[in-house]
Amino acid sequence: MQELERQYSPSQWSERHSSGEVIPIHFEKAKERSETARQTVLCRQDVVYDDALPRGLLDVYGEDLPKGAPVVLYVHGGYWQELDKGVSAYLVPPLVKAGRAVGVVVGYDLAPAVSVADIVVEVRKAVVWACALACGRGSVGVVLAGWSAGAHLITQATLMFTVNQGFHGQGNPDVTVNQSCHCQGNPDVTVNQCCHGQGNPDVTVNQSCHCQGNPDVTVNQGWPRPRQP
Ligand SMILES: N[C@@H](CC(=O)c1ccccc1NC=O)C(=O)O
Repeated sequence: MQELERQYSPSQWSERHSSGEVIPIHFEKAKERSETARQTVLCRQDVVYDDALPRGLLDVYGEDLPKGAPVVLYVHGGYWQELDKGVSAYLVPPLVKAGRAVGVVVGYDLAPAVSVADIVVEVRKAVVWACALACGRGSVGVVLAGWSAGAHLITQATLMFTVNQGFHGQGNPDVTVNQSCHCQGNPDVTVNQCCHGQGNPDVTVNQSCHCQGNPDVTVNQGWPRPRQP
C-alpha cells in the first residue's frame, strides 16, 4: 500500500479500533448522529433541487438561524457508489447549535445507475440551489464541504465554467462561495493515488479530461466498490 493511500485510510492507522472495525463503526455513528440532527435541529427534508434524477433531493437544517448566517453545503462520500444524505447530517448539530451556519445536506444519484459526470451535474445544481437560498436569506456566504468522493464532486462541480454562470449569471452578484473544504485531502490525489493505485479497476482516472474541467473519474458498470482487506 502506498504511503499516501495509507494516510487517507483511517482503517489503516486508527489506534482506537482494529482495521476491520473502523468503517462499520463510522457508518453506525454517522447514522446515529444524523438521526440526532433530525430530532434536535429544525429540518426541511427532501427538497427537490433536480427533478431530472430521483435522488436529486436535499435536506436543509437550521433555517431558524439569523438570516445572515452562512450556508454550509455538504456532499457525502462513498466512492460515488454508496451512502446517502440521511446518514450524512452528522456535521449539522455543532454548526447549527453554535449559531454558526445553516446546513444543506445533499443527496445524489449513485454509480453505476448514473455516471460520475451525471453526479457532477447534479451536485452543481445543488450548489446553485444553495446559492439561491443564501441570496434569499441575505446570507454572508456559502461554504462548500465534501468528504472523500464528495470532495471530488464539489471540486469538479465548481471547476466548471457553467457553475460560475449559475452563480453570477442569475443576477446574484451578492452571493459568493467563499470557502470549500475537502475533507480527506485533495480529491485528485485521492483518486489517482488511492483508488487507482490500489489496483481497483472500478475507478478510471482521466487526467486530460480533468484539465478541460470535465469529470475525471468514471465508475465502470458492474464492479464492486473498493473494500478494505
Ligand atoms: N479508505 C478509507 C475508507 C474510505 O475512504 C471510505 C470508507 C467508506 C465510505 C467512503 C469512504 N471514502 C470515500 O468515499 C479507509 O480504509 O479508512
